[in-house]
Amino acid sequence: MSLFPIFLKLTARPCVVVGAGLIAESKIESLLLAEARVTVIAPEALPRVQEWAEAGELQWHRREYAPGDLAGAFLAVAATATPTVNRAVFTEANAADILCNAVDDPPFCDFYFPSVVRRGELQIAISTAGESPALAQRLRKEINAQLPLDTGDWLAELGRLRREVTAVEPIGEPRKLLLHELAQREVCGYDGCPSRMRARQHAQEQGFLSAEEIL
Ligand SMILES: C[C@@]1(CC(=O)O)C2=NC(=C\c3[nH]c(c(CCC(=O)O)c3CC(=O)O)Cc3[nH]c(c(CC(=O)O)c3CCC(=O)O)/C=C3\N/C(=C\2)[C@@H](CCC(=O)O)[C@]3(C)CC(=O)O)/[C@H]1CCC(=O)O
Ligand SMILES: NC(=O)c1ccc[n+]([C@@H]2O[C@H](COP(=O)([O-])OP(=O)(O)OC[C@H]3O[C@@H](n4cnc5c(N)ncnc54)[C@H](O)[C@@H]3O)[C@@H](O)[C@H]2O)c1
Repeated sequence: MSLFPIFLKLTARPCVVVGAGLIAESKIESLLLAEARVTVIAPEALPRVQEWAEAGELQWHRREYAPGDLAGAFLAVAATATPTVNRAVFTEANAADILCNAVDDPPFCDFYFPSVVRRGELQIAISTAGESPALAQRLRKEINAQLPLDTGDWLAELGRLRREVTAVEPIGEPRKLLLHELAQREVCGYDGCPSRMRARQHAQEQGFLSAEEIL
């Protein structure tokens, strides 16, 4: 199987999660992190899911799933402990062209959840296409142990610097070289690094930065 790897924008997209146990909770959390508009359908919900509902971060319908619940959804997750219910959710989704994941039930998944390492805007997603979720988890832990905790902060700074450079530097080989240089943390992890200074100097000459901003 050849899966298509993408990072999906879910902001404000209606997403339905059926079930509100431990497995559903982790899916709900990742959907909320992506700013999706989440609706949960389940007779019982774990405390965190109830708290999200009380805080207005999602809508919880306290009842069992019924056909038609996916109307208008962009994506659905079926995470009850009953395969027949999860498969019914998938069947409804499939008929309506709604992307669906029935947890731990590969034939009833349009997409799989990856194992993810996060540092701010940096995300490393690992998939084994279901060959070994345990391996995906182990690789996540290995990468997580190697990646500095402040990588997200550094990336945010790098992004700001890149926008400064791309605003003033025309597209071309020198700009590409400079951006690659900036992306090396060992070279540019500190404020006085030569390529950073050069980028800022150049930006100032173009009138993009004032002298105070350079300091
Ligand atoms: C990555 C992760 C994300 C997440 O779920 O959030 C994820 N499973 C995780 C953990 C995990 N899952 C299982 C174990 C026990 C060890 C083992 O079986 O290996 C462990 C490890 C543990 O818990 O220790 C059991 C399991 N999982 C699936 C089956 C069914 C089957 O294989 O047929 C069975 C057997 C059930 C049974 O025995 O009946 C199927 C799927 N699980 C997937 C994702 C999708 C493929 C991902 C991929 O391979 O790329 C896929 C296809 C569908 C889906 O998206 O659900 C998360 C790691 C999070 C992290 O920690 O980073
Ligand atoms: N918990 C784990 O560690 C674990 C690990 C791997 C796989 N799984 C699998 O993941 C699935 C979910 O596990 P869990 O631990 O989150 O289950 P759970 O029993 O804790 O939660 C099930 C949830 O589904 C809801 N539900 C039950 N029937 C429903 C219906 N008809 N309509 C809507 N909601 C309904 C319940 O109210 C509850 O919120 C199961 O298939 C389980 O085998 C669980």
